[in-house]
Amino acid sequence: MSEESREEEFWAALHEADARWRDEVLQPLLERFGERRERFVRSDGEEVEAVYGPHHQRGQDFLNDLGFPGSYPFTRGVQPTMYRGRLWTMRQYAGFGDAAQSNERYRYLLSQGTTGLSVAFDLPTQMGYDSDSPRARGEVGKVGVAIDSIADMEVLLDQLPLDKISTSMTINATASTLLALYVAVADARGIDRGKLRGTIQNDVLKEYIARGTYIYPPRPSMRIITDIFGFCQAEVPKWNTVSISGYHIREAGSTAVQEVGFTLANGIAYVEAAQAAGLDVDEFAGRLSFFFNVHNNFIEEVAKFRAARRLWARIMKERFGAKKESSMRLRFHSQTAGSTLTAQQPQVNIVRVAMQALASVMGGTQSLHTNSWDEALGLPTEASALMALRTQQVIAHETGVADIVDPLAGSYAVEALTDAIEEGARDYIARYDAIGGAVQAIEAGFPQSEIQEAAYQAQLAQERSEQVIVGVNRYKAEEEAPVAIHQIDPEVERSQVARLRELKASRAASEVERCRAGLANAARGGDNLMPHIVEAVVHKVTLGEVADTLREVFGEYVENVVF
Ligand SMILES: C[C@H](C(=O)O)C(=O)SCCNC(=O)CCNC(=O)[C@H](O)C(C)(C)COP(=O)(O)OP(=O)(O)OC[C@H]1O[C@@H](n2cnc3c(N)ncnc32)[C@H](O)[C@@H]1OP(=O)(O)O
Repeated sequence: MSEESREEEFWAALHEADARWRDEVLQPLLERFGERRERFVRSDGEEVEAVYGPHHQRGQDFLNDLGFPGSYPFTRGVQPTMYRGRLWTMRQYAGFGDAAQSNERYRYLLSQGTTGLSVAFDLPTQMGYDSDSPRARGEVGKVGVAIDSIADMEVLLDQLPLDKISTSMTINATASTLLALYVAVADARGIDRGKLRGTIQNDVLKEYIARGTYIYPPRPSMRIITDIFGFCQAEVPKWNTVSISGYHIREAGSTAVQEVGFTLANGIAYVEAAQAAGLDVDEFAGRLSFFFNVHNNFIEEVAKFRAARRLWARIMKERFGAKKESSMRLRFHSQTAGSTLTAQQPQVNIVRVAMQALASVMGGTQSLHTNSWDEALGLPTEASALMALRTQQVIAHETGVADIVDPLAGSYAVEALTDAIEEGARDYIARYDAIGGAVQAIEAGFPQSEIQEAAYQAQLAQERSEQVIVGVNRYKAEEEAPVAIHQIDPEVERSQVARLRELKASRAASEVERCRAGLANAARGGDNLMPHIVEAVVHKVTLGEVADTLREVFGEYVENVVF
């Protein structure tokens, strides 16, 4: 018998056995007991099957679809050894109050075993306002640290080994200024720019879709981003120039498929913009990075990460003609889903976070933030932040999951969902292409309305208790024990403003004016903005002043509200 007919025989026997099992075993049982629910679904409402088998994988081409870890299409991970070589970076997002308070928290986290830094900025810093702006009132140091000038940045980074540790900064519209400040502090300390490692979020497209801290319209924003790509390529080559983020898209209520589809579509827009600005894909793509949510549905989430990796590798190779493997590797940070944390029985969140974190590790994350259990109530306390970190350490050192690369590969269910998510995300990218790309799709409100619809369906499922949330719509507590919440001292704002006024009074006004005029000229013309911003911050031009200078040239974006 030929090889081919032997294989045909195998599949025929399998289908027959499957049909027999359904008729003779499954169906009689379903008639007697039924199932717990009428439909079992993924986050997009598509049904999942009860049992997956090899027939779901028929047609899968092991080498082209899975391959080996560290090799194209990277479904199985971006490193050949993954966590056997190096554990993921334990990178806890933190920042509050002023630079000194945040610096103390970073040093505490490092002393407890975090392996990367992650800075949260307050809203005025994110929106390009100094702490003394009327627009900043009541917000200084609230959701992150207040950074106005190089003086704050020096304090924020005090005693942190910038040549050894990597630092992520969650900053978008003002990313160029925060990167400039980081570089300026390193320069002043005599640290070679080539040794600086870190990431700026710098993903303004998702700000228009889901997160909201944009300043300028999309086109000048894209120009700032490509200027950063060019600057980093030449000056700070180990810096990850963007963290293309699905996290907030998911938090806004998207499905897993939309999270991958919209995020990768935004990634395509950055690559296109950089190519249009004359950059070579193989020179900048290796420093693009991603950021995903990790939600409750364990199997779906593991599959999501694998699908995202494979799809991005294919896009980079097939669509953009990338040649270097490093250009095709989707490296990502992940964070457990803030939206799944409950204010009711909040300690149950420790369990949710652990499960989500496990899914992200089994999905091959490069860097991970685990949420603190009290985050539905306020910013984490030192104790809750420590519990979150310990959760990662237990996964890393006690569970054994870090010892086998891509440990769920070959699970029929995981492979089937990986295929399905890749296909669904590919469809969304095709819809973006039909509209004309990410900027046009966002301007037309396409992702926004898709996400709204998904969020509405998810909310209905919760309200109808089709989706059980422990402690919220089932297993409610009669009484809740009070929880001590981390409070921000209102004195922070007063002292921050006082320090800023002192700095402004101490500067050479003529230098400030010269730097601002140079920056405005560069913005009107085609010069890369970054060297101008670095020069400005060194001369104590503040973050708000840099943003105002650019606002005058670029204007401000007004949201297209979609219903
Ligand atoms: C919700 C909230 C809000 O809205 O405000 C937020 O946004 S919070 C958002 C917070 N965001 C973040 O924290 C983003 C964090 N992102 C990142 O850290 C990055 O972008 C990242 C995802 C690429 C991870 O970078 P990383 O430095 O931590 O980790 P990497 O995987 O790059 O590893 C560091 C170096 O070790 C190498 N390396 C790693 N593993 C191995 C291995 N097994 N064998 C050999 N080498 C290895 C890598 O190649 C790299 O070197 P080489 O570089 O030389 O290749």
